[in-house]
Amino acid sequence: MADDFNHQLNHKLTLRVASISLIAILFAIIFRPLIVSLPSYFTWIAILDFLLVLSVYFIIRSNRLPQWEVAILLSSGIITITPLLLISGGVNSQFTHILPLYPIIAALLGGKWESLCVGIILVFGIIVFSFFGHQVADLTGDIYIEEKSYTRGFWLTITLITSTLFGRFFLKRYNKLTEQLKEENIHDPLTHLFNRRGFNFHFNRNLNQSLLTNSPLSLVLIDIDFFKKVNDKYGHDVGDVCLIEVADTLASNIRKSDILARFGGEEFILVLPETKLNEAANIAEKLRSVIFQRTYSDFNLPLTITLGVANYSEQNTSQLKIIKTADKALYRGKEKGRNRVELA
Ligand SMILES: Nc1nc2c(ncn2[C@@H]2O[C@H](COP(=O)(O)OP(=O)(O)OP(=O)(O)O)[C@@H](O)[C@H]2O)c(=O)[nH]1
Repeated sequence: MADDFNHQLNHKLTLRVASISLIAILFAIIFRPLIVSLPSYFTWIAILDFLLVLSVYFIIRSNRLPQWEVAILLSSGIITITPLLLISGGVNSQFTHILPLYPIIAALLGGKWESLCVGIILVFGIIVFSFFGHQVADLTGDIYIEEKSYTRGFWLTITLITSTLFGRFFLKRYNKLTEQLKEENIHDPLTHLFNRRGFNFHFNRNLNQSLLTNSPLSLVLIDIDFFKKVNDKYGHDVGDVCLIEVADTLASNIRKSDILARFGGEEFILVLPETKLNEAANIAEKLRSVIFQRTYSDFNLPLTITLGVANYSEQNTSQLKIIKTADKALYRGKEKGRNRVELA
């Protein structure tokens, strides 16, 4: 899930940066003549740059080269800026102001290695340009003295190194934040079990695996009995503590490969991969028993659960069907007096 999510996010970001670059170049082509008068070949270079970024945009949009799209975008960024620097004073050019953004964008879209590569390429370019800066006229026709080009080159190098380091720092924070958001997105804040979203993803993945390998898979729906009475008598906060303790008890009595989630208010759902219906019934019975054997919250409240068990079979091949079958079994369990396991 994380990989898929990361790819989607990166793809969207890369496409966004490509489209922003396109708009920026288009603006430069249209409005630049109104602001400054430059040689006509500047427009031709800008048009070529626009066509290059346009093709990069469509390559990224097609999603045909997912592993290469960041590298393609970053290379096109360097390729588009180089002729502009060459005709506008090299290291003394106004365009050098954009350069410190490159390692940060590279860190955001790619990662620390991409940022480092871009940083090294740019620093190398700046060193080379520094030696020629005084020989090239800038956009206003100024020729720079050697010393000024070296000073500019020196400070640009420092800025680029700083922005590369900043990119790495920024990336760490960004990764931490996205990781946190992803975790929050798929977990229930009260019990810290998977929420429905997290459950759906993992259930689907396990179900597909079972369909492919024809291996067994069972599902248990778990509902706390008469939970409303706990809330009504002791308050919602005590109810919350009970929910947390029930969740912890369930979680500590299952295998690592099993998927336990909070399905709704006082309802939990458990997926048991590689488990036949009769084995799932035994596990459900064990869970019923451990929940029954202890007490909950500071009030030492006794709680029981009712469990409905179903499995993946020829009739039950979809996620929805298996859950519905388990739900019917659970309902039967409630009707028969609760604190019991019912099989589909
Ligand atoms: N404290 C607390 N209570 C919750 C939460 N989510 C749902 N509930 C409560 O769970 C109770 C569920 O009540 P019912 O659906 O009537 O079920 P029950 O009382 O457990 O009865 P049976 O399921 O028929 O045995 C309601 O009182 C809800 O308010 C929660 O996050 N915290």
